[in-house]
Amino acid sequence: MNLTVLGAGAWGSALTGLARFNGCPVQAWSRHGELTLGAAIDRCDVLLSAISMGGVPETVRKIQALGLSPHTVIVSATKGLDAATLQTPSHIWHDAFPQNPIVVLSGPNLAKEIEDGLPGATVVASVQATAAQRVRDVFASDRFRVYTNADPLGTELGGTLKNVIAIAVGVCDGLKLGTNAKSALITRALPEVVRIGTHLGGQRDTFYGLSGLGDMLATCSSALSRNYQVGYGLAQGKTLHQVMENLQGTAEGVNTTNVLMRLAEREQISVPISAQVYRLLNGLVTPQDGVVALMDRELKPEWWADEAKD
Ligand SMILES: NC(=O)C1=CN([C@@H]2O[C@H](COP(=O)(O)OP(=O)(O)OC[C@H]3O[C@@H](n4cnc5c(N)ncnc54)[C@H](O)[C@@H]3O)[C@@H](O)[C@H]2O)C=CC1
Ligand SMILES: O=C(CO)COP(=O)(O)O
Repeated sequence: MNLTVLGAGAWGSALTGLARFNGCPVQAWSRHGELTLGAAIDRCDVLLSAISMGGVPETVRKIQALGLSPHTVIVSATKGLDAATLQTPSHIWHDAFPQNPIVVLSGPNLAKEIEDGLPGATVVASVQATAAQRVRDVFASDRFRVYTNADPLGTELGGTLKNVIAIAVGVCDGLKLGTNAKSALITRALPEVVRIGTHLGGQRDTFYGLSGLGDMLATCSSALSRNYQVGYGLAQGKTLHQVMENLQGTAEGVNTTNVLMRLAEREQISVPISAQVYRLLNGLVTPQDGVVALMDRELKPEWWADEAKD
């Protein structure tokens, strides 16, 4: 099985390493490399995109112009939302290549730990079970456990939405608010993610699995997370510009928060934690005042019978 990986950043490189560890022939394409996109996608059985969200629409358009075999399985490993269409990356791939099987790969996968050979697990999700199984077999090894799942949208949204929460948790730690506050924040963020994710079409159970809660725990508890680092830096009084300038790689949560707020307004979904992250990123609130705004919210039961309520 020939694999092509698009994007040679942290995640593309880690996934390339996992496939090579299994003896899978891999071509790695980067916009800065010598391999042309045409040569990279020629005769590949599996095409995996680990390009950051901002580059996905452009790369999809280029591949459309070049032409892709309808038998190629497309794997989207990007965690983001498109600012122009508000769509997920796998949706963009599917719109452009409706004949091709689409698989989402997402889970608690800090690239650095995978590069270091530490054990981990992920999810490959597709409405076509055989496509998910083929992708599973490319990456699964005794150091990387790969689970299949039939809910690509829920899998993708879990990995995308937790980046917003990781910014909030970075703020919490940067302000040294303690373990109680951090636990409360992550726990209350979960129903928020479930509310958004199920409204947009993901299945509830998926958000409690590896690609939802699992990824939220990984990203919210590690200083390796770029999104966590964004929140942490803002809490230390840095501007967003200063934080982004010093960041190694992409923090998708910044763009995702802005897109999410447009989606939440359009769909009338209540997103109190994400709304404070949005206000912070856009200079409308200080980190301290964002905390006060969340703590001062109206008191309520922990669970409503109607999950759409916050
Ligand atoms: N780093 C990690 O631990 C993980 C990252 N991800 C996700 O994978 C995606 C990529 O993340 P990283 O590799 O960490 O980011 P990165 O910043 O290290 O690499 C991004 C890659 O996208 C490419 N790219 C950006 N714009 C492009 C364009 N217009 N055309 C072609 N290529 C373009 C860059 O050249 C680079 O190869 C993100 O959506 C991220 O959320 C998912 C799981 C783990
Ligand atoms: O998605 C990730 C871990 O699963 C990586 O998180 P960051 O993009 O915040 O580094």
